[in-house]
Amino acid sequence: MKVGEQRVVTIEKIVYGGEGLGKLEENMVVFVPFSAPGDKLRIVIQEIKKGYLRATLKEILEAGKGRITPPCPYYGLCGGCSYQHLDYETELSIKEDQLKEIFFGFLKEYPSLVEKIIPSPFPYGYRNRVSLHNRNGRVGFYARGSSRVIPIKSCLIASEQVNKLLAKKSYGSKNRFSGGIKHFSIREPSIPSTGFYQVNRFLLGKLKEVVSTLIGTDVPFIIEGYCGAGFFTEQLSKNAQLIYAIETNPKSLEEAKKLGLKNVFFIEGKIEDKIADCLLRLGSSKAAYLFDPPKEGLSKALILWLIDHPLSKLVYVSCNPLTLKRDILKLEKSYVLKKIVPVDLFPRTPEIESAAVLVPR
Ligand SMILES: C[S@@+](CC[C@H](N)C(=O)[O-])C[C@H]1O[C@@H](n2cnc3c(N)ncnc32)[C@H](O)[C@@H]1O
Repeated sequence: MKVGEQRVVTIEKIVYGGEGLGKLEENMVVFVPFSAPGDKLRIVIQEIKKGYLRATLKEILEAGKGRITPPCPYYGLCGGCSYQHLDYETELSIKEDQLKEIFFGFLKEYPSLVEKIIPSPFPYGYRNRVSLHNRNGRVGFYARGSSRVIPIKSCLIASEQVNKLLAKKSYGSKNRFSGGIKHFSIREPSIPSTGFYQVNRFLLGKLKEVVSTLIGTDVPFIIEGYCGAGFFTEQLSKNAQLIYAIETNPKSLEEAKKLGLKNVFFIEGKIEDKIADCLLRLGSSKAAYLFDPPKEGLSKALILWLIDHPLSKLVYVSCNPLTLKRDILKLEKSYVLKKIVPVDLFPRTPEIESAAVLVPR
């Protein structure tokens, strides 16, 4: 087999990350971007790795399930979206299947562990912020698989408001960005101007509702790590007696404090450094942990601490099912995984958001 060689392959499934998986006659696995389940494709081998190949799509011989014409002119060039060539129903079932595959080992005991994915009411126009890059006055998104910048006029997954601002920023003030690479974000005025904020404007309420239902009404105390600008805290404070909410970003905490929540202590610092003191001050195990870490997941130190100090519930919100699984496998020493609720916060992209519920063993 050589790079540049053409082959015909049938795509068995779409794996986490968005690429199709097929097998060649010699039982060699090949990954093909922009494919659909069941596609019969002519492909061109691009990379030969140990145990698998990467290829590009040359010709669709038989179209698989859910194929449509991608609406965005930048699709395939821009690194953001991976599923615009599929209808939304197919994307949702692919994402649900990917989660089931990642958590396969748990399904024997709990076949219904992964709940039905909660869809976005609209798969386009949902992003309330976008991150842009500038390289010598070329302003846009990173190209697929590289840090080359693709200048863009508008983004189909961004809201109308963001696109209006984008048009002004990227093409109206080119000189502001001349020089080396710079990164900046364009945000709707309704969300904080810095720090993390959930991106899907259609699912903000639903996501809060999901997490607050998972926490339940029977735990009076909550220790919330990675609270950001208090997105979940505000909702949870309606039922809880007392919440300790911990966050490293002072700007996000400034926003959180503006919410004026009387039963919440917002604490600046790393969860790893603050959690022991919070638990001591609570003095009760009738409490829940809520964590919503960045995609890297929980630190080893925090996991070790949680294993030794279980509370009546642990809800873990994650935008990366691989680190979620990695952390749950370690937490299993003291906890049992009960449920995973996927929420499609990032339609058309390969990202999957989900919330997992664990209880003490
Ligand atoms: C995925 S965001 C979640 C924010 C918030 N829960 C929300 O829904 O808007 C993760 C947050 O964790 C914060 N963070 C990162 N590492 C942290 C740590 N070790 N301890 C506390 N907060 C941390 C980041 O600043 C960021 O605001």
